[in-house]
Amino acid sequence: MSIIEVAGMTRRYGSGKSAFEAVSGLDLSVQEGELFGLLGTNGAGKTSTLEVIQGLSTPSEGTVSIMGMEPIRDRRDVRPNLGIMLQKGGLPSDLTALESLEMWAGTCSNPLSAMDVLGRVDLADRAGTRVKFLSGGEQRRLDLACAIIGQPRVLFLDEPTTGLDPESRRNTWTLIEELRNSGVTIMLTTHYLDEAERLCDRLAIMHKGRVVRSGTVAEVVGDHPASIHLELPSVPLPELLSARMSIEDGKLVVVTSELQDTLTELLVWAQRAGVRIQGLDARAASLETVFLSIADEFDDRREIAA
Ligand SMILES: Nc1ncnc2c1ncn2[C@@H]1O[C@H](COP(=O)(O)OP(=O)(O)OP(=O)(O)O)[C@@H](O)[C@H]1O
Repeated sequence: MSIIEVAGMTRRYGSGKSAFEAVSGLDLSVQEGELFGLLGTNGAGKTSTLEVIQGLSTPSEGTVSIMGMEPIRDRRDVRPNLGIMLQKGGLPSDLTALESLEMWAGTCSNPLSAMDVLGRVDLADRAGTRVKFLSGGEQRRLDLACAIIGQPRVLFLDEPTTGLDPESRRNTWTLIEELRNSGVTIMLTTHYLDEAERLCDRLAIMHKGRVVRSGTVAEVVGDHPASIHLELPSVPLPELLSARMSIEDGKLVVVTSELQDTLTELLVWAQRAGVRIQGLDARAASLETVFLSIADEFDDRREIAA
């Protein structure tokens, strides 16, 4: 069952000749209990999309439904079910971590114990520290604590692990997975592709306001060719079946949709020709290679005049 449904959603900023379309005709659906990732280049429109779904801004065109309701019209019924972690938290800097969280809990209808939640984000020992003295990563974890203390049915996490050290990132991933396993629907934006690969049930990659790839990680990566890099051999390479060759930065790059076959052909040729291949690096596609190829593929821009 879809818990979030976005159809033909456009988000424009400004008006007239200076109008800027940050999101263009977006269609998206998130299933209940799913962890859905929204990825994309800087300025792709991820935060703008989340803001419309959360009811923080109005779509210029199209419709958005969350839990079967309209985020702005039905705000009173929608809001208590949402947990929102924005890119930048706005907690009063003079309160302690515990006071901030308790204050936040006071706005929720069914909050968990603030001390328990501080424990879940590994901040129990910082409970008495003023927010302004918390490190950047600790403040990020306090923002996460605020987002989850109300036991939300739908949780929005906008770059939740930015600025966290590797151990804190992993602990946060475990917490996010626990929340998902307990049935919370999670929408996450991130620039860390390893984070998306580890966490997301499904994801959409946005570029310049549009979704350009979507599906499970395996589906998104599956359509993408693999690549083999090697030093230019002393003898010219023969044509390889189902492969394209080019020279990049003085290295030979073979792009293929049949990695195993092409690699076998290459190695058999090298052995027969008595060629020693240097610097061989064969890689199946990853989310990173897909991501990096997107800017090359979709380089149009939309300046609009209303
Ligand atoms: N209030 C605003 N007025 C004008 N333009 C805006 C406004 N908010 C966002 N934009 C523009 O809309 C585009 C999309 O911004 P958005 O913050 O949604 O991108 P994003 O994908 O979240 O980016 P990032 O990964 O950098 O956080 C950007 O080009 C941004 O400059």
